[in-house]
Amino acid sequence: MVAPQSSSYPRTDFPEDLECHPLLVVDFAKIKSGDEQEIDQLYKACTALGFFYLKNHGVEDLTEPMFDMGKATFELPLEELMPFEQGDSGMSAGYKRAGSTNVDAKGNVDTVQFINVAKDDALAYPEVRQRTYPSTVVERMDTATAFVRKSDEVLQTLMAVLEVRLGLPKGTLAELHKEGDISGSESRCILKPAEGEKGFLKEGDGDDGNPAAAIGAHTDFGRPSQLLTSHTLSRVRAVSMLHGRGCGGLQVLPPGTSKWQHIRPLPGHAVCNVGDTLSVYSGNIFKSNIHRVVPPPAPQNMHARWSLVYFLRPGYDNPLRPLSDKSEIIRAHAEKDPAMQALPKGETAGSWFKRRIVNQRAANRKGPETWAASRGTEHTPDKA
Ligand SMILES: O=C(O)CCC(=O)C(=O)O
Ligand SMILES: [Fe+2]
Repeated sequence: MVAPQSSSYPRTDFPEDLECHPLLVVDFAKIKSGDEQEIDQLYKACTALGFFYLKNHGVEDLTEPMFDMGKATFELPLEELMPFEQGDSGMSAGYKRAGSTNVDAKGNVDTVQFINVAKDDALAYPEVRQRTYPSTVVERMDTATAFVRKSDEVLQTLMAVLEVRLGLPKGTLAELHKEGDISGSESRCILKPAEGEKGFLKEGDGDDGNPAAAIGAHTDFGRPSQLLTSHTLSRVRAVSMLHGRGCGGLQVLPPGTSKWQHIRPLPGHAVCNVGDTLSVYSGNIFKSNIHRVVPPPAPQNMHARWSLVYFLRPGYDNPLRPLSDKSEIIRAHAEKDPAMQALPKGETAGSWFKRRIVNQRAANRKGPETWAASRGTEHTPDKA
């Protein structure tokens, strides 16, 4: 008989002996004080896997109130939540019910719920800039506002030191992510309920004999044959920050390998990663690595999995292309980079983002090609 497990968070039962992919640790306090060695470490992480742990970020006290908001929201009856669902036309803000997006070409669906609050709405409240939210969010909008503001500040600070290394004029990245410009920036509280709990969905059968993912692999900018061997670009974000509440299940596919590896949850450390827009702006000097979410390893799989993310994304109207006209370093890199050369012309951060979301929605699926379109691979030169 398995001993009863405590269901308290943060969880401390991630298996110690499980092989995990190591990440560099970046100390935000040192970055803020201009420590060059720490900035080197950050730069190195962004050019290698594009994932790193961030400590001393100052968001620590703002995460549990966000999980409370998520809990209250996910406890609402589905009929109260559905008016606030993302819908199938490309909006990310709002409630995402489990099973509404595809996780693979086969058509398996995700098993997690989201409550996404747009930066635009959180910072302008009570003005509605993108959409309205369930009562559980409205009653706690000050919580969301504080979380969004602080997280945005942290990620903007990271970008401000990184842009110097890229040879960009001061403030270039801030201008692309400025408050007031409508964007896909948002907070996201994620719940994968435990078996038997409200809203639980079981993962389907994956292509490879293993269960399908809970959140599908984000794999852009690589032909399927390339995916296992090269860096590919993932979700449309500049950079994001994840608080795992001690729950495992996040995996990365390290470049040049074909084995998914867990990221170990570390107390007090957020997991940050570069997304595809920052990767594109940098001319692919910064990498945006494929990742996915699977049920956490035992014994954590007996409990609900919680996570909380802040995504910093560029204003919708900004073109999505390397900032070659602003930096010689970026120009030289982008010129030689096949993924940058293959970028579709004329895309904006907004058009790119919406297309990805639309094609990920299960209701919009026509076949495996819809999944491919949601990955961002459809422009690649030799794709049929
Ligand atoms: O829940 C997690 O660990 C990661 C979530 C994620 O990758 C996403 O929402 O884009
Ligand atoms: Fe992600």
